Amino acid sequence: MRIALLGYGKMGKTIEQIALQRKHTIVLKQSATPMDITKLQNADVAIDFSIPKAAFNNISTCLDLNIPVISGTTGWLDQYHEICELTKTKKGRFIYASNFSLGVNLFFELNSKLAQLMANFKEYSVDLEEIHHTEKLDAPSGTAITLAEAIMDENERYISWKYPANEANKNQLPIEAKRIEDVKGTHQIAYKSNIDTIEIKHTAHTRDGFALGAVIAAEWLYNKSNPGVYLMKDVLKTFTA
Ligand SMILES: NC(=O)C1=CN([C@@H]2O[C@H](COP(=O)(O)OP(=O)(O)OC[C@H]3O[C@@H](n4cnc5c(N)ncnc54)[C@H](OP(=O)(O)O)[C@@H]3O)[C@@H](O)[C@H]2O)C=CC1
Ligand SMILES: O=C(O)C1=N[C@H](C(=O)O)C[C@H](O)C1
Repeated sequence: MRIALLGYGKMGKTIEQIALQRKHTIVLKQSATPMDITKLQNADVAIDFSIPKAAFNNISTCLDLNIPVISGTTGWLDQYHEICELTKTKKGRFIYASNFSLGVNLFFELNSKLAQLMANFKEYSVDLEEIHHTEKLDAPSGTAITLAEAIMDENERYISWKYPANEANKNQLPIEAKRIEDVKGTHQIAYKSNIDTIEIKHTAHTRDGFALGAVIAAEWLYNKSNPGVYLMKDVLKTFTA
């Protein structure tokens, strides 16, 4: 596949390495300069890992050009619905995931199952904590928001999530975000009662898991003939079916 990288920072560069190992070609390495439309038009698929304020424009430009696009950029989801509508109108192909790593997608499943199990045990309250490197632009992380939304789907006590955690009322799921140099991404959920604590945690040791998942999703979307908005769950079904 000829891949356009929209965003050539920490993730763009890691994705490049994995894509080359998988025999793909990089036709565009786009950074914060005006989009190189000529090179983009030459791509089979685009992978956006940029910054919150650039993601909408990057994705919609790809949809306008009929290029399948996957996005891992976080912090722009107030415009997700608009992108879904545009994907429908343009009969395009699009995937967003707050986290493309296999490990975190397994952790998403574990989180939902634990939330289901705990929903009727009112003596436990939930805390969510994420830790990332100090260059991260958004807080809380996209992954933390996905985890919180899945808990809210199961547990009627929580009607929204709140960041920072110390401002949460009893019906808001508190999210704590810490920034520590070089941390790739840690997410922890704790169910606390006066008697005990039950915790689950995912720790990313490198960015390779995010990048491999993104390249696999791009390969999957490129080979998908039907237009639509897809999820990482759809991609992973292919491997577990
Ligand atoms: N979904 C997932 O699995 C994961 C998601 N992420 C998310 O991916 C995003 C990128 O992360 P990361 O690589 O660490 O961040 P970096 O800051 O390292 O890289 C961001 C890149 O985007 C570039 N950029 C800025 N404006 C534009 C634009 N208009 N068009 C294209 N590129 C632009 C920057 O260019 P310049 O250097 O010139 O400023 C920079 O190269 C973040 O939102 C992060 O949360 C990260 C890891 C995993
Ligand atoms: O910015 C990062 O680095 C990461 N961002 C994603 C998020 O916001 O959830 C995924 C991963 O945790 C790394």
